[in-house]
Amino acid sequence: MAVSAERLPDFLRGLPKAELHIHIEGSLEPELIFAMAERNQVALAYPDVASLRAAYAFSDLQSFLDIYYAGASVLLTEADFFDMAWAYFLRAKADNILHSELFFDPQTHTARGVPMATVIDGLRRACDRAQIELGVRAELILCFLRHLSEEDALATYEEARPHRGKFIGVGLDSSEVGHPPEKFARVFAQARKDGLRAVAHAGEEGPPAYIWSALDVLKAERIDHGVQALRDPALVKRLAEEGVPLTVCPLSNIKLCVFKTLAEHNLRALLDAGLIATVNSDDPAYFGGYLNQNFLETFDALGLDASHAATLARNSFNASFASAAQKRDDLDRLDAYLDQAGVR
Ligand SMILES: Nc1ncnc2[nH]cnc12
Ligand SMILES: [Zn+2]
Repeated sequence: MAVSAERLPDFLRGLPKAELHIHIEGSLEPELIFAMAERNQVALAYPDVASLRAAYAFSDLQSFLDIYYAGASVLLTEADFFDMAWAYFLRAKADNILHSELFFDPQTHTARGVPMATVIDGLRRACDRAQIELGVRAELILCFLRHLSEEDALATYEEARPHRGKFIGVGLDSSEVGHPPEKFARVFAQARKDGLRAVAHAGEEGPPAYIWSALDVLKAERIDHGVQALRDPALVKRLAEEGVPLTVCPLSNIKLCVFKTLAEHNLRALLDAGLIATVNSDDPAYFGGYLNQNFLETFDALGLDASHAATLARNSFNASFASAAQKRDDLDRLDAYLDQAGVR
């Protein structure tokens, strides 16, 4: 291996990569929350940035979601959605992300009276500008909130449908346990019929059975998180045989107490089991770091090396919804980087 332990952090920082699991509302930094609250005259439950940040101590997924939805309440105008996404793209560029697929939660906003067009157009404008000005390719994936009803999801999808040229797929997020994927069978079937791609959060806190139904009922092409899969050998066999990618989020899993420490995280075990794992940031403003921070801390804690990094980066491009030509470009850039570092 041509990359020494001392050089590994710089190698990871410069590695070309894709990010496939980032909730754009989870990139809203406390400073931006306060700036938007002031310009939109929205009252916050915390007096200042420091006290808000101090509240970011979570015991599980739900304890995070409560504060995350409160933070999103400052988003009202198209400019707010643009500014939020643009701030993320500047970070993405700094982390050498070539391709990014952003989750967004329209129901969090339309329930407060924000028009669907405001949400989607603000985000899409930032995606288009990121491509032109930063060279970061970006796509949107509309997520349904699984703690709400399927009727609500169906109505949301109907509202978003006229905009469907502006997003490439649908996903499923929010409170997992008690809200299995099959609850959303009809809305996913409709979206797939319309030519949209399908992904779903499954096996973050919830059981392997939710991963099975995300695949069988929703026809999810990637599983978001999926770290509970290792509890079910038959599921691991299927994921490996079918090459279903998992978008793993190590720092998120620690902050939400899925694993006690990063040293106990199962990323290495997922790779060793032959699964197509990728590394992602999930909600970086809340979980202590953007994509490179996830790579750096996880590699350090698990003793991973440059060959693991090459695999994870390659997985991220192969698992993306980029076109075949775009994937070839991305993989060529990765290969050039690896050649230069003497890793191939
Ligand atoms: N980690 C996560 N799991 C489920 N829903 C989410 N929404 C934002 N982050 C999430
Ligand atoms: Zn997520």
